[in-house]
Amino acid sequence: MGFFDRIKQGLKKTGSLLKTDIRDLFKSEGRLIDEAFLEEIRGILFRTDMGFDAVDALVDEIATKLRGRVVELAEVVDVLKVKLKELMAQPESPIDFAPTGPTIVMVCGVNGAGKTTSIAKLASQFTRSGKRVVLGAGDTFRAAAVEQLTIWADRLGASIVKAAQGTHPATVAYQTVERAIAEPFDVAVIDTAGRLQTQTTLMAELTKIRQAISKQLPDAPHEVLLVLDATTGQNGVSQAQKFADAAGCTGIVLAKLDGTAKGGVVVAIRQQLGLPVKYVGVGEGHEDLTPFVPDEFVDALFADVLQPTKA
Ligand SMILES: Nc1nc2c(ncn2[C@@H]2O[C@H](COP(=O)(O)OP(=O)(O)OP(=O)(O)O)[C@@H](O)[C@H]2O)c(=O)[nH]1
Repeated sequence: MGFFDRIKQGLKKTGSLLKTDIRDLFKSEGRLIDEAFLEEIRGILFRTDMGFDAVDALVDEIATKLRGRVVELAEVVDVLKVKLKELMAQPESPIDFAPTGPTIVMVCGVNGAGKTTSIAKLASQFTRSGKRVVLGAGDTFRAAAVEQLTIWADRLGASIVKAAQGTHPATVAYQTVERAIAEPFDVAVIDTAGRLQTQTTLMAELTKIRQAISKQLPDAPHEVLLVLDATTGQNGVSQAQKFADAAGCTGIVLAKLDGTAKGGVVVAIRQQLGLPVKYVGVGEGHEDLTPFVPDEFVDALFADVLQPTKA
């Protein structure tokens, strides 16, 4: 399955909500775009978890382009798609690789978001593209996380740097970068323990891990990826804000998109935080990670709206 089909599958519930509700606004051939219409479409868009800012921008665009006219469904969908693509625009390459030397990727997120699985998936992508990868088992809090990462490293042919339980995670990060430079490796992906955005001390620890990495390599980390669980919807936005402040996140890996109807949260994150969604997780296997392509996401979101429901 390509990105479009995977994302369409992942957005099945969100897409079907849009389809049913937007089609309901067009019972007859055309519809006058008046205040009542704008309020109705606002409500529908809002239910997809896109957030206020994106919904406002979309409704304003419909008002500017179509207010006072009688239009068909396809015209409204076109305006929505063009504006949404504009709101979601982001650089094409998901990872900002270092021009020389190893690229250091730090990964953070709340407990159970899908960090370890996402690291395995990233390592799998990197090794498949011929890169030499070292993993940093920086979750020194949970022994099982180190074991899980070791199994993945063995399976994927990546190396791993680990330390005794309780070692400061900044030490592991420092040693991983040291090893990446010495060998040399092309990419180092450094895990961190799960933490809640409200745990101030643990959030400050992320800053220390970052500093330990920069001490070895001043330009690093090149990427700080926040893994968000897509099923948490709008809660992800406030999480992302706190992690972005503490760890200087450069992008999002949205895990578990295959299991939710809250796919609109991707829009809210982009719109409210300016952070690009770099990858989406669409399953539990190590190949179930795909770079995020905003235009295809938007096309997939509205793919079924113009298709009449089969009797
Ligand atoms: N369906 C689906 N499941 C996923 C995806 N990503 C992760 N999971 C599952 O989510 C669960 C938690 O994933 P982990 O990778 O262990 O999460 P974590 O963030 O490392 O957890 P902690 O180390 O406890 O903080 C596991 O059962 C994964 O298989 C995904 O994209 N889709």
